[in-house]
Amino acid sequence: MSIDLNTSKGIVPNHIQESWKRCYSNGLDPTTINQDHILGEYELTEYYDKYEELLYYSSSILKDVHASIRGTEFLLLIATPEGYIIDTVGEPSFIRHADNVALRKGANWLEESKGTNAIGTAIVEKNSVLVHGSQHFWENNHFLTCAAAPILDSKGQLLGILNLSSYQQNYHPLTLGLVKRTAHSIEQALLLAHTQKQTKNFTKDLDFIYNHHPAPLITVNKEGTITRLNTAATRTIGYSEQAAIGKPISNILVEVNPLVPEQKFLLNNQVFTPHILTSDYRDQSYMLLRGETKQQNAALTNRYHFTDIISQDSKMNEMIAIAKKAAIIDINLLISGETGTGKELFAQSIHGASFRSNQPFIAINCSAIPESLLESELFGYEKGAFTGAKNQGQAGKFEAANGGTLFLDEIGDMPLTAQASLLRVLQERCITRIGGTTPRPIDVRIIAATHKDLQQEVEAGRFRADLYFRLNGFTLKLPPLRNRTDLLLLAEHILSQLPFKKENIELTEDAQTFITEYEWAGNFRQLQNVLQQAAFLANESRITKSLLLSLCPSPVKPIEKERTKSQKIMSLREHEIALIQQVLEQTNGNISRAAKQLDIGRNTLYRKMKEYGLML
Ligand SMILES: Nc1ncnc2c1ncn2[C@@H]1O[C@H](COP(=O)(O)OP(=O)(O)OP(=O)(O)O)[C@@H](O)[C@H]1O
Repeated sequence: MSIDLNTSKGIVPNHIQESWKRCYSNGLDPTTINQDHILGEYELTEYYDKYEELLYYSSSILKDVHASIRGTEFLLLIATPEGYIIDTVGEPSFIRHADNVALRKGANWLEESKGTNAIGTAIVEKNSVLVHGSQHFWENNHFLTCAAAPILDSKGQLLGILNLSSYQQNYHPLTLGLVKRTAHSIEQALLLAHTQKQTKNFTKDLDFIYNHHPAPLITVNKEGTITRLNTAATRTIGYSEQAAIGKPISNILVEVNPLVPEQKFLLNNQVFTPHILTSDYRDQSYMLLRGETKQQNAALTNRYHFTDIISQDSKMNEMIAIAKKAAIIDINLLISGETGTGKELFAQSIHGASFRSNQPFIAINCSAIPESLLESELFGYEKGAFTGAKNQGQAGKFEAANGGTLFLDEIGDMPLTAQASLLRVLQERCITRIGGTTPRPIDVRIIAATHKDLQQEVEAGRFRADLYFRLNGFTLKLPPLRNRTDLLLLAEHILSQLPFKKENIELTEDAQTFITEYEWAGNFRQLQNVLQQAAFLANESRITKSLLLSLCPSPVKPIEKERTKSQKIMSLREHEIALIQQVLEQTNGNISRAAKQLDIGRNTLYRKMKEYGLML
């Protein structure tokens, strides 16, 4: 039998006639059945992952519909926009029959595979369709009556198809309406979940901004009671969150009358002005305490800014981007990297971009100070605290850095006793000088740096885990010079900034190759020293490889090349393991981002991680 395309329009709906035409033009024949393409278990799992949300929110709705039409012979199913059936629910007697024509999970029902049918035609039309009996292109499917409706996502894009199939003699005029309503319910459930997720994320973002906003923020209700305050406010007013919440604002800021705008008051030697930002529908007022800034001694402030960091290396650029974001949030930071990779350069740049930029930047190298003196250096001492102490006592680095940033270099070398004192200061936000009893409030941002692997130090018991977590608000890992891809840019930069005058200095081609292949153990400083000396010694302003070789302590290690030669060929499995490890590292163990980058589902990634023993 063939299909009569000229059937009167009144009997065969337009979209069915159009579909038949498409089938013929695709070279399909109503009597010759194509081999069905059924997805295997593994491929099907990929689709489950991809449409996880659709499956999750549609399954309970499908079960409800199933319960209400139980006893009738039907099959309800969900198909993907690619035409694959990924979920079914229905009556077992009909399911067995439907199975004969591959109306089951994993089968593809695009028009190209199965001719005119409700799923495939609804995908083309992006509209609900009824395909009844002989309207199906293939004779084998004539026993069916099917109604399908698209399920759209929150942006109006096709997310899936809901289809209800039964024996054609069970046709009921209300079926299409039921399918449309059910598809609509699924869309509503998805939309609701989406909105809830967005609201949750938005609230989380607001919470984060409120808590980490560098300016002191206090929320007060209409009775004048503090309902919330951020970290900067706790530091400014010298009350913990617990102590302040529930208290009348007038108890804490005694001189402040919330009704008098812009009234100045003095706290910890600094002048503040309360500034009502807004009041919301619950009559909560959001108050900002604006501090008046004092002009600082230029020598105490930082010398470097982000514009001083030279980089065209992707890892380094990633670190710069993170550092810029971290700069505007007032949390502690940990910078790790070998010596000379730019840890202090970063710390100063972060300080310079933070709201503390016109306050002091104080650096202290924890490994350069004898253990017995470190605590007095950090916290200061009162007169007569120890033999040799100055008569009038002395402020420590914390006091010197008050309001600004304290850079604790080589924190990994800090002795355990000093670590305990530091932790106490970070928790209590006040210091007591050695030999003294008066606690002094301190408002300092800590940027710590280390060339050691602090996590390993924690495991080895040489570094306190609680201090590690306190310091580790954000971590920046700076790459060593030998791993950087922009060595020639750095070399050019160094040659353009020579401390003496040298015209048209240039690197020969073999000198350039040398620079990119040499293992620069001393990082930027070593490259700088070698190039400055070479520029000074160079004949006719040409820096050659042999000149560089004579200035470098050890011979070139053409690491990459030798490694490539001796590299054993990796198996596909080893490649996969290495790739997953690399992506997990890049995404800091974020499964969703890693899966997206690898272009696989999250469940698949979990499965592989489990299989390869890569669980985090
Ligand atoms: N990407 C870069 N761009 C410009 N200058 C750099 C860069 N990286 C490092 N430097 C320079 O290298 C020198 C060493 O940097 P810095 O002192 O910040 O390193 P560090 O990691 O703190 O070293 P250490 O551990 O020895 O204290 C500084 O003069 C700094 O300006």
